[in-house]
Amino acid sequence: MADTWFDRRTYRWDQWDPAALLEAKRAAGVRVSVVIPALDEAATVGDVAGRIHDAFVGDSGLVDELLVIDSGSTDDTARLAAQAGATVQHLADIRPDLGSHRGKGEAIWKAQFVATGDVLVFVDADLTEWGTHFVTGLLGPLLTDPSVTLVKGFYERPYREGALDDPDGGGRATELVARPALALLRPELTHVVQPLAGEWAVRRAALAAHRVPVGYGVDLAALVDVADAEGIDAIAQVDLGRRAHSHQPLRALGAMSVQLLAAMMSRAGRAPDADEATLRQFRSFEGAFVALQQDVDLTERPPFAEVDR
Ligand SMILES: O=c1ccn([C@@H]2O[C@H](COP(=O)(O)OP(=O)(O)O[C@H]3O[C@H](CO)[C@@H](O)[C@H](O)[C@H]3O)[C@@H](O)[C@H]2O)c(=O)[nH]1
Ligand SMILES: O=C(O)[C@H](O)COP(=O)(O)O
Repeated sequence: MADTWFDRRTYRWDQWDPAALLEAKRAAGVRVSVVIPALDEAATVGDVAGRIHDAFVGDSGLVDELLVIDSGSTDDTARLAAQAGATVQHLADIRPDLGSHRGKGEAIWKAQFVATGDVLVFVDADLTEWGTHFVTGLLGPLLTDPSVTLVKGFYERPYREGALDDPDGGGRATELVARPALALLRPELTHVVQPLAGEWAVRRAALAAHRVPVGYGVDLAALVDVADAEGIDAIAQVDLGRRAHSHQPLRALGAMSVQLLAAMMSRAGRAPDADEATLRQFRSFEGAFVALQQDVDLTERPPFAEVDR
């Protein structure tokens, strides 16, 4: 057996072709749902959903269900996703009796009420450089190895904004928050190449067993929770080549980082004292510094398996 987790559990997307995966999927008798959380992604959601639909839904049968969970977009996201062949679910319509939060994690938690797959594949809606091999790559280890529970994508991450084109400059929250937090709190997970990748796949039962932060902590939390519950060999990672996406401004990553740190703190036995934290950022305005203040939602939803349905 290979010595390190990295050697044992790191793959490349081209180790599986769709036909072989379809056979493995049939043999395993599982249903696959691709879930795309989307908030105001009209520029890209049609391409992401449409190409996945055309490649895998229908005759090929590798994907049984293509869902876009719309977090309340005010642009054309829902219409374009439906036009591309996805089933669109509006977050506000899913179990409204359970209340609602804003955030990507809320979309993933509530997706569990509507998705029918035994395996869920998450793909971000804001991708500008990617391929349908993301889906086959993420499914490869899950459909062919029953000991794998969660598969994380990784890739080169360029930073492309206007005239700026840094082939290796993407992933600012990854480099400044996620990796340092893992180094301090979960060193065994520092071999995960892209701990914040929005492209990952998981067995439904494993996701259902854990709490889900409603915001951007969701991806990191799932990684830590599965490693803690099942051991690190239940996690695999797959090289998907290159991925580019639309970048959030630096200050928006402040709120994301608060949520990432909160998810890590909770899993280190030091949960934040409240379900909200106040983030203050400062801007100079006409010679004086002005505080821009926002409350960041740190709520974690209970394990889906424990919720009345
Ligand atoms: O309330 C929300 C916020 C975001 N999204 C969608 O979630 C995905 C990722 O959100 P985005 O704002 O693009 O996040 P990034 O800046 O790309 O953040 C990266 O890092 C995050 C923290 O780990 C991960 O959740 C992301 O998937 C990962 O791409 C996109 O499809 C969004 O449209 C929602 O569905 N609802
Ligand atoms: O994953 C991350 O670190 C954040 O999404 C930020 O990514 P970016 O720096 O490529 O925008």
